[in-house]
Amino acid sequence: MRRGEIALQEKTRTLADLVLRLFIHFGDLKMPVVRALSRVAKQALLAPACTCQPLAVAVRNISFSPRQVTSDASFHSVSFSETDHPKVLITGGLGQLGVGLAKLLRRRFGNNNVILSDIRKPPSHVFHSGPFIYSDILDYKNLREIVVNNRITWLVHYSALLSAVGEANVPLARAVNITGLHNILDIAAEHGLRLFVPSTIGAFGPTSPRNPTPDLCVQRPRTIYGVSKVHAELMGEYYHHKYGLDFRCLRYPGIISADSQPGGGTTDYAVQIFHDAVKTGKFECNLKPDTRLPMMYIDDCLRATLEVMEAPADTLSMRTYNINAMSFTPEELAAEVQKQLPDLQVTYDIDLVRQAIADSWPMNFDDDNARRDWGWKHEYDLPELVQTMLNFIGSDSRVARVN
Ligand SMILES: NC(=O)C1=CN([C@@H]2O[C@H](COP(=O)(O)OP(=O)(O)OC[C@H]3O[C@@H](n4cnc5c(N)ncnc54)[C@H](O)[C@@H]3O)[C@@H](O)[C@H]2O)C=CC1
Ligand SMILES: CC(=O)[C@H](N)C(=O)O
Repeated sequence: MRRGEIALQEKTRTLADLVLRLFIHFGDLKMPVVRALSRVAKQALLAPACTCQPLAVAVRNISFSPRQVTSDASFHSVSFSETDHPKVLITGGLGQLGVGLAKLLRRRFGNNNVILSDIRKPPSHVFHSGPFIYSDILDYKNLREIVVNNRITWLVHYSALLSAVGEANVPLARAVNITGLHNILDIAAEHGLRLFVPSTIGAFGPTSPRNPTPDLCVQRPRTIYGVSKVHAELMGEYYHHKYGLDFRCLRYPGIISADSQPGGGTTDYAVQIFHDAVKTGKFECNLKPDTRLPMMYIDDCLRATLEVMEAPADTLSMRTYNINAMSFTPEELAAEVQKQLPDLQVTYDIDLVRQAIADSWPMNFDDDNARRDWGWKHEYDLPELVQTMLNFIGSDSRVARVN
């Protein structure tokens, strides 16, 4: 299929889907706006690929309020008081963070109240530990079906392409991180969900203040990942103000975890060093030794996510917060690891793409607002992080050797 035809097909699907949504919510085609839309959709379906311009104009001109639609739709009105606990859906749940978050939320809300989803096949321990469902965030109808059938009240949107893989595949990153987010926002607004979307230190760029980086400042990132995350922050806040969407967003630092692998970011080296140190005693770093970036241990990150989701709305003076724990360079991390494993040898082979990204990101994060508004407090600094990672990976590899 040619590019123009694919674009037309996508636009047609978007419009047809919008018509369907209005159709469902208003019951029939008596309303003039729905009738007009249905006519445009029919024309678009019949028109050749090169005449897609009027369709794009029609979609942009629609005045559409997901919030109003929701309040009119009685069959969607899942009230929080019907159950003691939220019913949570996590998208992109098989990445570095989702499985850990599901574990934390299931401990708090009950196993069956937290559904993990992804487009990948879950490993058997994940599949057997609680509800798992296939969900492609680019498939709006599938998402809506999952939310409705499972009476979802909280949505944690983790699907994304991270900074390095995003630069390697910009069209896919744009689709997943931007088009996918639009689906999520519409679903969340229409069904009155509380929505968490993580942002990142990568939402800042070379013209932002880097040491420290406050919540509100210039944001001109130079990666598709960063651009998509600024877009997510702004769209979420816009939906909050315009439609009352309960949007909550934390800008995570680079996250370090022992039992899950990072998905192709710039901060991945800070996870890999522990595995290589334990397994081979050698580590080749792809960032320069003095590259300083904000980092956080996964337990702090997941706890922050739960805490901001549970925070009473009136404590949130903002909807997007920086959160911080520690900040270090590869040589400082290596030195801390060498206190436990003195024989570790570290060499440097710089990845130019990752280095350029890291050089444009914050060195230190200012998270005073999160600490003041909802009591954010990290527990892991560099020494505790290193000790915990080595204990975990060390014991894991000892178990592997015994078996
Ligand atoms: N891990 C980190 O250091 C940081 C992560 N974040 C954010 O936290 C979130 C989760 O991060 P990770 O778990 O590290 O990401 P990850 O890259 O490890 O996992 C992302 C998941 O999204 C899934 N996915 C891709 N396309 C999809 C689609 N069309 N539909 C549904 N799922 C799809 C992938 O299969 C993957 O399992 C992301 O939004 C990321 O931007 C933010 C800052 C730091
Ligand atoms: C900091 C992030 O958002 C992520 N780990 C990446 O490096 O892309």
